[in-house]
Amino acid sequence: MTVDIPSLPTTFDRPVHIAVIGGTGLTSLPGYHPVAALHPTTPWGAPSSPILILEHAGVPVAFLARHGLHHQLAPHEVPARANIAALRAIGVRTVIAFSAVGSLQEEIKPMDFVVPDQIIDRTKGIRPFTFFEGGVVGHVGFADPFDAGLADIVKRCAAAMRGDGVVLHGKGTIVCMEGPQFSTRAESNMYRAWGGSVINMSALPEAKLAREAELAYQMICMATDYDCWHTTEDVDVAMVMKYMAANSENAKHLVGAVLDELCKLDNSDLVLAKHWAGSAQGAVKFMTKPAGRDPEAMKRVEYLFPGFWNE
Ligand SMILES: CSC[C@H]1O[C@H](OP(=O)(O)O)[C@H](O)[C@@H]1O
Ligand SMILES: Nc1ncnc2[nH]cnc12
Repeated sequence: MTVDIPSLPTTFDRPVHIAVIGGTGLTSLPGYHPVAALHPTTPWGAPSSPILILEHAGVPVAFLARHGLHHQLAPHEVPARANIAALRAIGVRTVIAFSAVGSLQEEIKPMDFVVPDQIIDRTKGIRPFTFFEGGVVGHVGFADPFDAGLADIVKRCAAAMRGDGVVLHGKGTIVCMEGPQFSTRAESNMYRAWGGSVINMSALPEAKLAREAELAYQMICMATDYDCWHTTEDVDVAMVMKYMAANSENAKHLVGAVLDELCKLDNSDLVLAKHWAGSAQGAVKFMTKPAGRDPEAMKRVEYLFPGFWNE
């Protein structure tokens, strides 16, 4: 079903706690009933795409297309701050992010899924990567970049789909490169030597910003190629799209199964990310003394955390 976005209401009056950020090859979630398409602006600009509100068993879920509705945004052009801030502003506290990745390990075969637990940052500092700057400083912890509680749910759902041919690797390290060009063979081999499991161009700064916004965030990766270290063909876009298309049913079913579980837990501490609440706000409050705070930067923090400066 194609969604006729212009015909949908542009407001939604209930908080939405759960969001999916769709990546390459996962630009919609068929089977869910769209009830609104929001077009928010944030202090960091507009998100990559309208935020589609889908309803599932009475529970609303937000869907955002990371590269835009027509995949017009390169990885370094994705407005990750606007995406994360806009999701938080509508009530989102749990984000499931999907990504097509290259495999850096023989045992992670094209079409296998990976629930990563670590990231190595190989972006080049050209992407805006923090909410806390320009007169407000905050340093959040990022030792474990993903959410273990969400990872457990993904793993349980994937285990139940083993009979449908879903293969899931329950941990792994993503190397997030700058792109948009793919890696050289020397780089690909170096990432393997570093212990990288998979490679993409999208995990950062998205995961860092989710942590700054106190969201529970977990990426689900699907391998589409062996990058260029393997004896098989070197990666190209056609290969990525071919494997995404070949396994898109499983990808959508896995995300759907995870959403089913999360919707059952919609008002739980896990989905409301109570375990992250206050973590970034504490980091900001301790750092910049009132005399050094910039009013515009303070307003931006207020957008993320309404009432922040009144407390
Ligand atoms: C089309 S290959 C490179 C492209 O695919 C991945 O996108 P996403 O993470 O949004 O699924 C990768 O990160 C690159 O952006
Ligand atoms: N080999 C690769 N490198 C970076 N991003 C990717 N996304 C899918 N395959 C990739």
